[in-house]
Amino acid sequence: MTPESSAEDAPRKGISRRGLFGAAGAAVATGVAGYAAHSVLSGEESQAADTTGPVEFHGPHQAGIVTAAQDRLHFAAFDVTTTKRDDLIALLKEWTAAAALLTAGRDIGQYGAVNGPGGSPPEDTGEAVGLPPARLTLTIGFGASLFDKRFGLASKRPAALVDLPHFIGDDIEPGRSGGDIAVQACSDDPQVAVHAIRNLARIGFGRVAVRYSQLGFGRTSSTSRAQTTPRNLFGFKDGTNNLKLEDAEKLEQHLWVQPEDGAEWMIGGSYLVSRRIRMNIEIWDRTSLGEQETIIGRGKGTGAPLGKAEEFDPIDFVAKGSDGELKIPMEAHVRLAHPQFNNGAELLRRGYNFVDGSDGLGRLDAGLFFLAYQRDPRKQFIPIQTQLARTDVLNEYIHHVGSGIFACPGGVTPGSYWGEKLFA
Ligand SMILES: C=CC1=C(C)c2cc3[nH]c(cc4nc(cc5[nH]c(cc1n2)c(C)c5CCC(=O)O)C(CCC(=O)O)=C4C)c(C)c3C=C
Ligand SMILES: [Fe+2]
Repeated sequence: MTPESSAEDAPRKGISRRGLFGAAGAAVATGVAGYAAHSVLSGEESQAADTTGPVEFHGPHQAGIVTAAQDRLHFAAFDVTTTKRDDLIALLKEWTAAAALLTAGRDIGQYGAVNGPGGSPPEDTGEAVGLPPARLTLTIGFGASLFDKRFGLASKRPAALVDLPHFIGDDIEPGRSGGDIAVQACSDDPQVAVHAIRNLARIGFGRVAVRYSQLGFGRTSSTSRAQTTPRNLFGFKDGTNNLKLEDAEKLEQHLWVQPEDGAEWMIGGSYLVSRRIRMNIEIWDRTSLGEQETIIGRGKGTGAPLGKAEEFDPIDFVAKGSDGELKIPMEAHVRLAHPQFNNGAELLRRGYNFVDGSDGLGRLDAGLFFLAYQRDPRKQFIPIQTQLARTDVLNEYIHHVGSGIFACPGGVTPGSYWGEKLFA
């Protein structure tokens, strides 16, 4: 039975994600050769609501970095199981084609979720049928381990893609750390993000295996001035003093890899540091409001720096109260993390809250899946975290249990694939 005749004969239980396209019609409508587009949003629909529309996949930088942070995350780190370079390249090409469709809100494959032959597993797993693109972004990064002997990439390893050192207090679990390749899926709909990772993992069967993955919710950073600042699980506004997409000059300085940085294939890209940070919620919840604010260095309600009234007021690190004490103590988190005390270093933070049930001792397995993009981790994350690990009072309430560092190349242009310049 040909796929076409089967598709005709098979009972049509489902429909496309939003548009009622048949396989042939959709392929023509989108011009994506070899792929069914079962879920094309009309221009009107895609612009209807900020949280439902698509985010452009192609561009000079990968989407999902300065893109206004979506509400949900599914992050996956993969081990490459094939030893063949050509297999890996073929996978990256397939992933790129699938990512372009997924982020456009379309089913993957020629026949998608419900229009294929009844006797074969569907090409698309189907749980996103009926759902809009929901601002899905898929961002790829290559881990240091990919640059070993297997794929002939050792000479392409960027100097900035260092192995992260052990920081004081680290309790890093290998099974939640590292990975040859990471894919960050962000969306305003959790099912859309999960669907994307699931389908990429499925395409990769026999070539990659998921090493670990992390779901996240309630973005803990804003990456645009148009967004309100969300709250982390300690109840504080998080992301106030973050790099924002509107800061064009600062992004060149602190975020995007520049031609003079070496590793030509990384120009326009950025380095991602991921840290799974467990937060001791139960202990925090027994800490007084005043103590919580002193630890962070900001007011819990307003998010304003201590001694100031408004969230975006500049921080005064020398101001003292009537008791003669610094309003922002020497060990407060925002002091130790601020560029003024880190040689000017800044990060684009893009983390998410997580609650992965309880730990068997009655404590929530909860925290912050910290994600930070930067131009050079040797000058940014590593010195900042070294200082935080030594003296931040917040350390009494948190510990880092997972860690990763990934080189995320520049954006994909139509016709190219994720990592093309790396393999050139
Ligand atoms: C190494 C970098 C950082 C880690 C790890 C980190 C963990 C962490 N942070 C919070 C809560 C807040 N952080 C805030 C500000 C802030 N944090 C970092 C860096 C790390 N945080 C920076 C660079 C900044 C900005 C400092 C500044 O320039 O003022 C804030 C205040 C609001 C804000 O500006 O975002 C909060 C709250 C937690 C709970 C946490 C680990 C679980
Ligand atoms: Fe922080």
